Amino acid sequence: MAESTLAVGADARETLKRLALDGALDGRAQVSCSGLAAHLDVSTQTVSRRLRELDEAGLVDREMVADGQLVATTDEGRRVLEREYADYRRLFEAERGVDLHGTVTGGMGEGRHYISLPGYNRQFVERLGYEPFPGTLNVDLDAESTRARAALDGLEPIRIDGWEDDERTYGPAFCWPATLATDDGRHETVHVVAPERTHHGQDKVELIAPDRLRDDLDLDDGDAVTVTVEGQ
Ligand SMILES: Cc1cc2nc3c(=O)[nH]c(=O)nc-3n(C[C@H](O)[C@H](O)[C@H](O)COP(=O)(O)O)c2cc1C
Ligand SMILES: Nc1ccn([C@@H]2O[C@H](COP(=O)(O)OP(=O)(O)O)[C@@H](O)[C@H]2O)c(=O)n1
Ligand SMILES: [Mg+2]
Repeated sequence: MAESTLAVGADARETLKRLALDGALDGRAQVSCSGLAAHLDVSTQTVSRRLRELDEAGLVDREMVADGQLVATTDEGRRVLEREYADYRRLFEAERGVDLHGTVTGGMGEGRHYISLPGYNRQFVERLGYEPFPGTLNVDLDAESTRARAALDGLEPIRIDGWEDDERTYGPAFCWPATLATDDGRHETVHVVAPERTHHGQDKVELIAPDRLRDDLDLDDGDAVTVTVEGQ
């Protein structure tokens, strides 16, 4: 079914959203074609056709009952709405800034190597205004923040260019100024660093700072932190 939803049209999305507002995301929403038609400002025939098409595309499950139909959003239908939601987040949260919640975690010990390379280090000094402590503090984001980090794409980054030496090429990275807060304190001069080539998924962010953040904020693995990236 996945292919059929790649090209979900505006009408289908609008109908899916209306059904979700009527309760179809949480279970079966009882809908009547005439009620839905009034909300969507289309004819009842159009509503019947849209519901049939959503059903055929695998975006909803339906059961006919005496006075209407019971409609439930499928997992695939939910994903269509979630993609829409991610777009709106990107549009509006970027203005307000992004709060990312997670816990401190260890990584593969590679951050130290990359941050220390002269080809990156020179650019950090020029573009961030400090020489970073050699390493990246890794933060394991919770599920909500893993989704929310998409809003970073809407904020203008500080670009660190890719470069090469005799042996290999090194990829570019994006940085965003941020603050790091715990229950007990905060550190203002921090940057989120997102290397284009990375072993980490969307559920991790890496932070750089002039200082060793574990010492400054007395951090251990598992400690809860909030990374705030200011809006523009
Ligand atoms: C500024 C910067 C540039 C990076 N460039 C590369 C790269 O060119 N190729 C690559 O495989 N990994 C690159 N990495 C990513 C590391 O391999 C790795 O994904 C990550 O930084 C590991 O962090 P950890 O050891 O803290 O878990 C880069 C990392 C940073 C911080
Ligand atoms: N500004 C920074 C950067 C790294 N670190 C820590 O310094 C160590 C070295 O960083 P790293 O990126 O090489 O190591 P891992 O994140 O892979 O564990 C790790 O323990 C990081 O959490 C820090 O406390 N403050
Ligand atoms: Mg690291």
